[in-house]
Amino acid sequence: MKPRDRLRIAVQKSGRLSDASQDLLSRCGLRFRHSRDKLFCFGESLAIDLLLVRDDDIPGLIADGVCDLGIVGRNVLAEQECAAQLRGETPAFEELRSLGFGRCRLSIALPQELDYDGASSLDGLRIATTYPALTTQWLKSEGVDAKVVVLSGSVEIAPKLGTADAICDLVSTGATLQANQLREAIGILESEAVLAGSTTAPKGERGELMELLLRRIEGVIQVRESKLVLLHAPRASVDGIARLLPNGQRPTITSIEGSPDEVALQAVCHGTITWQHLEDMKRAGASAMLVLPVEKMLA
Ligand SMILES: Nc1ncnc2c1ncn2[C@@H]1O[C@H](COP(=O)(O)OP(=O)(O)OP(=O)(O)O)[C@@H](O)[C@H]1O
Ligand SMILES: O=P(O)(O)OC[C@H]1O[C@H](OP(=O)(O)OP(=O)(O)O)[C@H](O)[C@@H]1O
Ligand SMILES: [Mg+2]
Repeated sequence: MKPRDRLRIAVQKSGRLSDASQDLLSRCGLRFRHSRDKLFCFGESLAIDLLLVRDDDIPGLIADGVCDLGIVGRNVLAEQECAAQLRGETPAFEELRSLGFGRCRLSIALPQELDYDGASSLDGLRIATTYPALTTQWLKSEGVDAKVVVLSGSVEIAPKLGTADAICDLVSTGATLQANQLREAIGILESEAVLAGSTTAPKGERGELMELLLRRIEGVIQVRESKLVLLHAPRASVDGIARLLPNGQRPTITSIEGSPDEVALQAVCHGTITWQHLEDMKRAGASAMLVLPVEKMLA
């Protein structure tokens, strides 16, 4: 293969992860010229090009050196990693960091009329899945003797069709399981979109570009999870209220003109601030609470 000096990142062409993946790259300042076939997009703002592909192809493209990075569900990456291990091979790709979207889990589900009382309830059953390696590995780790039936899609219908007794598939809201009279028995993998890369990081110019992109992704995720909290509080309650802020920096306290016993508090917090947090702070004496999104951050 011809050596490249431009970095290449693969994302899902169309599907559940497409919009959020492209949105993340755009927040990192990446702009692409979309070609007519839209499978290869030339990077205009940096020497980073975009490949639009089926998500299942991403680990292989990284392993083959066709691209350097990819955004893919952990479920896909883990399945292909596990399949490689079952073949006695060492995968040439790895998860570099989680990205906080596309959250779901890989779970075993049973028809509602079947009882689940621990993994041994699955002994002797046929389990339909598009994740044969992860399912096989989990069954083995639990000492369960069940048959894995490999399907390419529409797994939830298999018990009704009589081709399997149970399934192992992705679950998010649980609506698909419910619509097919199935009940989630046990989760075997927590998943979300992840940034994947080669186990041998690129060197030289491409290596520098990769570090720059990783730094920007880090920044975008940090900002996305950060909120500026503003509130008023009696001077005596400040310590108690500050302790209720999730992962907050030390707050900035300023006095309020004409109210000697009250102060204004300002803090950047990382993580979700729920209504419960606000209600707890109100009980601790806070008032005039505001939670604002942060747009950019530089320490
Ligand atoms: N119900 C869900 N809720 C949240 N995330 C999900 C859900 N289902 C799947 N995902 C995540 O989104 C990824 C892509 O899902 P999608 O259904 O678009 O894949 P696909 O049909 O295999 O697409 P492709 O055509 O690219 O092969 C999954 O691998 C998983 O990580
Ligand atoms: O728990 P839920 O919120 O119902 O989500 C679970 C469903 O979502 C995914 O399918 P998707 O809708 O992406 O269709 P696909 O199987 O055709 O990719 C997954 O394969 C499940 O079928
Ligand atoms: Mg796919």
